[in-house]
Amino acid sequence: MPQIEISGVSKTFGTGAEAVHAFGPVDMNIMPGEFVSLLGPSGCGKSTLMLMIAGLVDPTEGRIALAGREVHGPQTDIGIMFQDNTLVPWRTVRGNIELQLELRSLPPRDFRERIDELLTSVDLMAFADRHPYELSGGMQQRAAFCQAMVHDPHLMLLDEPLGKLDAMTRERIRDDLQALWQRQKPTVVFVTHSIEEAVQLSTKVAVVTPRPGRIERLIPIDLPYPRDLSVKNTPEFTGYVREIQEIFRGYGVL
Ligand SMILES: Nc1ncnc2c1ncn2[C@@H]1O[C@H](COP(=O)(O)OP(=O)(O)OP(=O)(O)O)[C@@H](O)[C@H]1O
Repeated sequence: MPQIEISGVSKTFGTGAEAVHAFGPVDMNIMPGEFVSLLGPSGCGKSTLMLMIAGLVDPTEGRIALAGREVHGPQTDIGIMFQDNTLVPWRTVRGNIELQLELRSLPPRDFRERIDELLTSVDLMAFADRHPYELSGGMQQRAAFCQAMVHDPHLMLLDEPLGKLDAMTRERIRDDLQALWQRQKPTVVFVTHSIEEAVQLSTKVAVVTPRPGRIERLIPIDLPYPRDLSVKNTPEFTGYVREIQEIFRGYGVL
């Protein structure tokens, strides 16, 4: 059974002369354990689709189902990470991660080991008791990453989580993300503007057209994991990147 079923989904904001047809119609199924990137020009409706999957925005038409259950209202059992992190300033890193458990009525004491393991995996163990203002932007995003993962979600929605980071930190967190995904195999939907990033991480790349976004191509990326520098330097990798660049050139956005 697909983890995510998107059937005839479209979204229009507003009505009458003010109406903005933001997205769709789109049909797409995502199977458990897949890592699907949404790659498309600014304003094509990628974030809108993420919000609809999370149950935070209703589709105007069509339906979305998660593991066979139709989405009505906010989904609490998924992991979400957006460009702006969700750390609250008055709690420590550990406290922020625990907050995600408290919000889901899960007892933090049962998750001590899990939190330590996550903090270690992103190299933040030494900062567990620091507050967000004591961390760099990249460290804050790494902490936000632990927040999204702590309740071991089967589904993760990552909307440009690396967007604001410098190139080196971005590379580093990309590797962390890939390693965590390989270890635990959650289903991931990942929004990015970077073609290389999409090809490096994804089992499939969904190429979204300019607004109203439609998924015109779903490109399976048949490269071995882990996709480190040695894979990125292969002609197969650059072949995928070039193929996707050509599609965007066709849209007139590259
Ligand atoms: N709440 C809203 N009310 C009205 N229009 C909206 C709303 N949210 C999004 N839109 C419009 O829908 C379109 C798609 O927006 P969305 O944020 O989903 O695009 P995106 O692909 O994520 O863009 P970007 O890559 O720039 O983040 C845009 O034209 C935007 O102005």
